[in-house]
Order: sequence, then C-alpha cells, then structure tokens
Amino acid sequence: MGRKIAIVLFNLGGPDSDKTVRPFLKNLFRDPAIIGAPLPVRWFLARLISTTRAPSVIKNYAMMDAGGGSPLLPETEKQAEALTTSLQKALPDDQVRCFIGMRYWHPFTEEAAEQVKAWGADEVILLPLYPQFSTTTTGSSLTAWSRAYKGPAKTICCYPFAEGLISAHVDRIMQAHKAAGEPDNVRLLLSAHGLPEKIVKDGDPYQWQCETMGEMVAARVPADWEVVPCYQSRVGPLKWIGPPTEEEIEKAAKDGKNILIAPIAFVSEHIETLVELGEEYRLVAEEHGAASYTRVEALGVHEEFISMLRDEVLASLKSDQTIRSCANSRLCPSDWKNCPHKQPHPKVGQRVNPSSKELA
Ligand SMILES: C=CC1=C(C)c2cc3[nH]c(cc4nc(cc5[nH]c(cc1n2)c(C)c5CCC(=O)O)C(CCC(=O)O)=C4C)c(C)c3C=C
Ligand SMILES: [Fe+2]
Ligand SMILES: [Fe+2]
Repeated sequence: MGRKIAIVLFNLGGPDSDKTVRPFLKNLFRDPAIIGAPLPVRWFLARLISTTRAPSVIKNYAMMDAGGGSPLLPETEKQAEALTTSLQKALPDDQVRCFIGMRYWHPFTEEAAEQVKAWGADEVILLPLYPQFSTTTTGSSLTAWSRAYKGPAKTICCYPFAEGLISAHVDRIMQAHKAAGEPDNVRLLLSAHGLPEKIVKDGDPYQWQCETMGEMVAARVPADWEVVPCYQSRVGPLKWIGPPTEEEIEKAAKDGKNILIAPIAFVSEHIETLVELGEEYRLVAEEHGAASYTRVEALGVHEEFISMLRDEVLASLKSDQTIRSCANSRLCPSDWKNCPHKQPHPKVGQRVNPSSKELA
C-alpha cells in the first residue's frame, strides 16, 4: 500500500450567494495580512468597509452566472480534479487527494486542515493557486494553515517563472489575439491585482515577481507588440502600486491601440477577471475610443498549467526541503525580506536573470 498524499490548494475564496458577500468582506478586512492596524481598529474598519462596500460588490457578483456569488470555488474544483488525475497517473502506487483551503469563505483553510487530518495523510503539500508570493495571499494562507494543522507539511511558495506557467499564458494570449482577428498595432496589458505600496516597501516580493514574469511573457509575444505591466482592483484610501490598469487602458485607447488584456496573477475566472476586466474596463476602453479591446482568458485547466503544478508537487515530494519555489532554491533577491525562504538567495545582492538556465 502506497502513501496517502494530500495536496492543499490555497485560494482566496469568494461568497456563495448575495447574502454572504458582507461576511466574506468582513473576514477579508479582519485579516492582519490585509490591514496592518491593531486588532480593535482592524475589526472596526472591517465592519465599516464591509458594510459600505457590500451593496456595490453585491451588484458585481450578480453580474456573473454564479447565483449571486463567486465562481471561484467551482473553477478551483475543476483545477483540483485535473491535478488529481494528472498526479495519480504519475504516482500509480500512491493515493493522491486534493483539498481546497480558501482564506475568507468556505471551504476555509481550517476546514481543509480538518479533512486532511481525518483522511490520515502521510505527506502534505501546500500549493497556493497564486503563482507570485505575497504576504497578503500565500503568506496569510500559510499562517492560517500552521494555526490549524500541527503535523509536517511541505510548501510550494511560488512559481512565477515556471516554464509551463509562462507558456500557458503566452498560449492564452495568442489564442485571444487569433479570436480577435489577429489585429496589428497591439498593446498587451499584463494586469495583476494591486497591493498597497507600503506592503511592497516593507519587503513583499509580489511586485518584483509579477514584473519579472511579465518580462518573460513579453519576450515570447510578437516583437512589434508593446507590453505594459499594470495593477487593478485598488481598494481603500492608501497609495497602491501602479500604474493602474484603468489609466493604462485609457492611454492605450487614446493612442488608437488594439488592446489585449491578460490577467497574470490570477489563475482562474472570478469577479476580478469577468467583471472588472471583462465589463468595467471594456467600457473605459470603448469610452476612450480603443481600436479594440480583448480580454485574455485566465489559465483555468490549461494543460501546460496543470502539468506545471503536477511537476512542482512531484519535485517537492522528492526533495528533503520543506519549502521550494520553481527555482528550487530561493527566488527573491535579498531586498525582498518577506520572501518565505529564510536562506539567502544563491546570488546575494544580484538581480536574477529569469532567462538563465538556473530558472529553466
Ligand atoms: C494575486 C492575488 C491577490 C492579491 C495580491 C490580493 C490582494 C488584496 N485584495 C484585497 C481586497 C479584495 N480582493 C477581493 C477579491 C479578490 N482578490 C483576489 C486575489 C488577490 N487579492 C481574488 C482572486 C479575488 C476574487 C474573489 C472572488 O470572489 O471571486 C475583494 C472582493 C471583491 C471586491 O470587493 O472588490 C476585495 C475587497 C486587498 C485589500 C489586497 C491587498 C492588501
Ligand atoms: Fe484581492
Ligand atoms: Fe521568494
């Protein structure tokens, strides 16, 4: 009898109906990884923001075909099923099962931990469905996990430069370009979820990982395309990293470009891709006279993406290290002190060349 291998897929979670939008938002804003204020202030802010924000957010959730809630869980379940099939094929003597641990709505990370315990897993691999590491996403899920599960587990912290991830993105982008009738005069916007600037200044490697990955995607699309990284979904009064996606759409529209917009930090469809990129920003592009506006689909169960996740899990199972990135060793230069790898970068002080063999 082989091993029982549990893969825990981390994601943000989303409400399952209009009634649960407010408590979902409250959970999100109560998280110290999202709002750094002391507890009473944070709880007060979470109540205030979730109450004031809920009405407009409920309208946006209602625009998707998901019963007033988020399609994130069903989309994640499809990814879990595809990954289980792929891993089970590679490990025929073992029993593989994927568990979903959402941070702010059911099935919560704590529920996944209970299921893993009840199943009696021999090996546990934590696999965030966030390719780039941020303290606000993967970091927060790891904190929730370690509170809920006391046994050993291996972590895949991030995989922004993994070959399968880059080529799956490029494939989705070229598919969208083809479906749009292969226009020329293209500006490709690589849009990622933003972050408050302070979080990055404090050492969060997310922006560095997004932009380095963006350079790798840019190197693979036609040479005459312009490629611009940008950040969407700003919330609250703090200064966020930029440039804002909305401003870049406006600029590209005014420049008469055919706009292709690709989500590079999300791996499945949800409110930020379907509503923000698909509906709201389309209006911005139209208002400012864009030649065309095409939204690139999220990766979902793209075969190269799922194979890449499988290979990361297989490498983690073989390794004696408890944490790995797609480069095996630490990916982030030392400036990014909130990288979860505590050992120094192999080339301390040097910028990683993502096209080097080391990252292949
Ligand atoms: C790369 C992934 C994400 C980062 C980084 C991130 C940071 C971050 N998010 C908020 C606030 C909100 N995010 C919301 C939705 C949402 N965020 C992500 C991913 C990242 N967030 C996803 C996948 C989703 C979609 C969930 C779904 O229901 O489908 C929301 C809710 C929607 C809304 O109100 O607009 C909020 C709020 C902050 C403040 C933050 C960094 C500090
Ligand atoms: Fe978010
Ligand atoms: Fe890192």
